Formats: sequence, C-alpha cells, structure tokens
Amino acid sequence: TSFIFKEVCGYPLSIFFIVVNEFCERFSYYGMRAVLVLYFKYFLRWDDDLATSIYHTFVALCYLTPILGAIVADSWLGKFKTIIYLSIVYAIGQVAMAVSAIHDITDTDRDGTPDNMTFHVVLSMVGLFLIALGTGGIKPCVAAFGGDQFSDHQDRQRRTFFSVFYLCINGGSLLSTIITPILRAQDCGIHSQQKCYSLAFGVPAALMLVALVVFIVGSGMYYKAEPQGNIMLDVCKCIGFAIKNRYRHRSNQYPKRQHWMDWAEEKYDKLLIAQIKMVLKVLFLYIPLPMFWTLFDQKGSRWTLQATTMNGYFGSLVIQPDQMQTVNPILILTLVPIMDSVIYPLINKCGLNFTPLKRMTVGMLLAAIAFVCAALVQIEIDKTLPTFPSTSQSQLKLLNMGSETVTIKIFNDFFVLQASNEYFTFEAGQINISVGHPEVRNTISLAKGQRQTLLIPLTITDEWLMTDDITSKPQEGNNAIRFVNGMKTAVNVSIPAANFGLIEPFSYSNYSLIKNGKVTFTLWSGSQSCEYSTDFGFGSSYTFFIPSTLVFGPNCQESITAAEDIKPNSVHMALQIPQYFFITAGEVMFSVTGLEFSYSQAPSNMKAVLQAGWLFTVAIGNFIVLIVAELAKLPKQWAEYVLFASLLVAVCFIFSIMAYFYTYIDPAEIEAQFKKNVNEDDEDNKHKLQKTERSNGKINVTKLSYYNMA
Ligand SMILES: C[C@H](N)C(=O)N1CCC[C@H]1C(=O)O
Repeated sequence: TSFIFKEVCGYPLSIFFIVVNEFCERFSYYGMRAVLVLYFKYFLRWDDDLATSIYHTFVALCYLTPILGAIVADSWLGKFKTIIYLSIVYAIGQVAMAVSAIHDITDTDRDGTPDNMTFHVVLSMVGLFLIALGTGGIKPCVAAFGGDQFSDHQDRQRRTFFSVFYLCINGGSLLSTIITPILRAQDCGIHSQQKCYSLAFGVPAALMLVALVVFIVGSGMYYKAEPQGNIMLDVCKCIGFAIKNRYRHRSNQYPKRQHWMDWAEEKYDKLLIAQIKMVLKVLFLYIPLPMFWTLFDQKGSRWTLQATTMNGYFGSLVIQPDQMQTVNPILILTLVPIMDSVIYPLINKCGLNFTPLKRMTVGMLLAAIAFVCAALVQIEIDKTLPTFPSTSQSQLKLLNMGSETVTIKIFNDFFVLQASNEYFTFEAGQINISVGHPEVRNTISLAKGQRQTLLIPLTITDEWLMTDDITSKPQEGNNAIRFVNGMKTAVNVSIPAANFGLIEPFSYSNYSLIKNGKVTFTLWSGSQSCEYSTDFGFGSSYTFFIPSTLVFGPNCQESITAAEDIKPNSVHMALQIPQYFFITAGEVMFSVTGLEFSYSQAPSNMKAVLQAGWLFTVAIGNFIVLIVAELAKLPKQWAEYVLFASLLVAVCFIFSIMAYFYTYIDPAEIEAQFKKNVNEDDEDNKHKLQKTERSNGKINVTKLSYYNMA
C-alpha cells in the first residue's frame, strides 16, 4: 500500500503517532485497573475474595486475548485495521464501565445506593470483557506495527523505538495511577453525592478515544504490511501434517530428518516450514518466562500488603501502601534511558557481548534479588509485630480503673500497677488473681487464642469486666481505637469520621478504625465537653481510658491515658525501595529486551503472533500467582519470598542453558534467501516443464500453479 514516508532524525515520523497512541491506551488501561478492586468492593458490594479473583481473572484475560488480535491481524485484517476496530471495541468497553458506575441510573429511592445492582454488575462485566478483548487484541499489533515502520537496516533505531515504547507505557501507567484514584475520591451524583467511580472510568474512556483519534491521524504515514492469508490455519495444518507424517514413517527403515518439521516437506512450502521453525524455537524459549511475571505481579498484591504493615511517613508527606506501586513506573522512566545510554554501551566497551538473551537472564536474577530484599524487609517487620497468642494460649492485660495503684498477684507473681501495657501470656484456661489490701481474690476464665483486658473496678468488690481485644494488626494501615469509660456518668465520644456512641459508666466502646494523622476526639457528658488530640501512625491499636477523676474542660487532655494494645508500624516504607529498584531494573532488562527480541526473531508474517506469545507469558505468570497464593501457604511470609526467589533462580538456570543453545537469526535474510532459491528453482523448473510440454504436448497444471504461488 502507498504511504507518505517522512523521517525525523533518522526515525520514521509515523512512530510518533504509535507511541502517543500507546501512552494514551496504557493511561486508559492502568487508570481503570487502579480503581477496579475498590469499585467491586464499595460500589458493587462484593467481598474481598470475589473482588480479588475477578480482578486477577480480568488481568489474565487481558494478556490472553493478544493471541486473538494477533491471529486476526496476521491472517485477515492486517495490523492497522485490527488496531482501529479493536480500539473501538475497547472504547465502548470503557464507556460501558463509566456508565455502569453512575449510581443515579437505578437509584430510584434516591438514597445514594443503586437499587438494581444486576444492571450495574452486568454492564460492568460486559464492559470488562470488551476492554480485555480490546486492550489485549491491539497490544501485540501496536508493538509489531511500530517495529514494521523500520526498514531492515534500522536495527539500532528499532531497538530505541522499543525502549521509547516502553517509556510511554510506563508514563501512561504512572500518570493514570496517580490521577484516577484522585478522581475516584471526588464526590459526584445527580440526586446524591457518592464517590465518583464514573469519573475515574470516564477519563480513561476519553483517553482511549484520544488514542484512537491519534492513531487514525497518522494513517497516511504508516507502512501497512499486507496480511498473508490465513497463516495460522496453514501453520496448524503444516504442524499437524509433520507430526502425522513423522508417525507414519516411524520405522527405522526411513532415514531420519534434521528437524521433525522437515516431515512436512512433502506437502508444504519450505519457506513456511522454515518460518514455523523460527517461531517454535522462540516459543520453546518462552516456556520458563512466566515465572518472572509471577514474581513481578506480586508488587500489586503481596508487596502492597507488606507496605500496609510499614510506616508511610516521608517527612510531612504520607504515602499510602498502594501508592508505593508508582515507584515502578517512576524507576522505569529513569532506568530505561540510563540502561540504553550508559550501562549497555559501557558493557559493550568492556568487550562483553551482552546479547538479548543474556540481558533477559540477568533481568530474571535481578527479580530474584528483589524478592530476597523483600524477605529481609519482612524479617525486620516480623520483629516489630506483636506476638499474638497461639490457639492453646491466652493473653491478658490489666487496667485498673481506680486512681490509686493496686497490688495484683497472679499465681505467685506480684505487680503494682495502674495499667499494664504488656499482655501476659498464659497456657492455663483459668487463673487466680488477688488484688489490693486486704486481698480480693477472683478466678478468671481466659479465652484460648484470644487477647483480653481485665478491667479492675474502682471498688474492687464490684463486678470485674473482661474485654475481647483485637488479635491481628488492623488492615490497610488503619488504627483500631476504643474507649473505656471509668466515670460514673455515660460519655459520648466522637470524631468527624466516626462516632463511638454513648459509653455507659464502667464499660467500653467497640473498636473503630481510624486513618493515620492527627485526630481530635470530642467527649461529651451532658452539656460538658472535652477535646482530646493525638497523632496516629499506621497499624496500631489503642485503648483510651477515661478516668473517674476526669474534669471536663480545657485541661482534660492530660487526664486521659492511652494503653498501646498494638504498636504502630515502625519499619519505614522507604525500605521497600531496594526491592522496587531491583524488580524494575530486572523488568527493563527482561521485558524491554523481550519485546524487541520477540519482534526481531519473528518471521515477517508472524510478528504479531510472536508478540502475543510474549504477552501470553504475562497471562500465565498471573495465573501462577493465583495458584501459588492458594497452595503455598507457608507460615512465614519471608519464607514465601525466599521460595519465589529460589524458584526464579532455578528457572533462570534452565533458561540460561536454553539460551546458550539458541542461535540468533535474521528472519528477513532467511526469507529473502528462500525466495531467491525458489525463484532460481522456478526458472529451472519452467525450463524443464517447457521441455516436457514440448515432448508430451500437455502441461502439469497442479505443479505449475504451485510454482507460480511460490
Ligand atoms: C507497568 C509495567 N512496568 C509494564 O510496563 N508492564 C507490565 C506488563 C507488561 C508491561 C505493559 O505492557 O504494560
């Protein structure tokens, strides 16, 4: 097809439209993905398990559909038309998601919640399916289409293109993962204001339309390789025939052939057989690769969970656990140029031949190192975690509600205390406690596997009270807070975000979850009030005690005491940076190189198919995360990290052996050689046929059409 070829600094101008398209498309994809789990959980009201499973299934589907897109592009529509049509499908999917998140559509009673949840679920599932089809379908085509814009002698430029392409992916990903959560946090609605998921999905939908328009604008400048017929069907038939033919000739009397695909020679074109061999060789090499993605994809799950048990204060800036993931695209944006312009040229200067497969091997090793770092950080975190009781143990803490210290005897140990900050651990189901002078004895039954607090009343002879305490770290960096009222009057405690309700005399409130930062509690008793301010970190639990002696007024702050049930997270989130650095450096070496390798080693008619094969390794990696997370329930998280690191090292060792035996090819050169040979044969055969025709007086039509085809 004709096109206007324009070059800027040695690069075809057309790739500008392709990389801008990729930037917008990745913004659209990652932006929508960033708020998807929260949409499931808080809008569709799904539980955590269902939300996580559907999320991972969606991600895996997005990397499975490239196969479909590649087949359509290489065999039927060509890459250009496939990208246009599937981008339309993709944009419709994004719009469906945005519409599905408008609660007002079914909120007939105007209470702020959708009344027909089936409508929202069905529309969002249809939307997600279309998005998976679109994003996956176009992904291998866009990368390969970009590669097609370069001529055979532009190897260096094409390599740079793949690096810039990767930068755009991560630029889009970075911006959208920052912006869409902010959009989601806005309130919007017609009848009632709710969290604005429709805007968080609407902006990615708009970006997808921009991606489509930008791609169409470049239309006149693209080199559009023609699809070469139903190539995948031919490939399958050819492989099937080779296997059948090999089986038919299994006896020793038939001479062996160099390659099992050579058994297709009787029926199929030698060029097609050579092309299939090229693809199979690369696909075979891909077998160990999903393991890299298995580790890589845990950034979004295990590493984010790890961050929830860490301290996110960076000076006055507070980083939320899921925001740590943005370190990956930020590092990509810095590491790709450094690798391309400093590290690789330096390695070359040292005389080392750092081939693509060597780079990928080093990339895998770096990912394994990242997991060792994650394990070391986990060990540090574990040291700071409270020791919760085992199923055969009980833990007890004491809180003396009186103003005087009391002497407490548990079995034969004496304590003089106002309140105990530590939990005592007991194996026995019952303990004897003696309090004060003269001694008041009590036998207390303890709950196994539980933490409890014993509230010793003002008058020791009054009834003793036991509370059930929290036995795990609060999730997502929240703080679990409760109040014990030691006063003779009821007290109401509230903060802007929560109300602890009315706490009766000598009783306690339930736990409420509070975010980090400064919080001011307002205590009310009748018309009297008191303000109590304190700073919270991440993942702590406190019991605040309101003493009987509290005087409401400006100085009440000092009278309230805080018992620390669970310490706040003390290991800093910055300690995750080394693991992010290694996984990202690994990604640059592995993924950017793999993308280019998949293009350069693919025959001309199967470029998109091999890109899809590459993306398929990402899909399998995601499935392995799902399976391993279910199966490998190791008691210690750090041990799971070490297990993953060891598995990747083992896989990397196998891959390096496979890579050692791989010979790099230039598909264009091989194809040209085949075509030249066939043309020469063609000439010879034409002469032979003309001779035969002259001698027999007729032509073998089948053969002639075969030669013409070749
Ligand atoms: C966001 C990642 N750094 C990244 O660029 N990718 C993860 C899977 C492949 C690649 C992408 O194309 O999105």
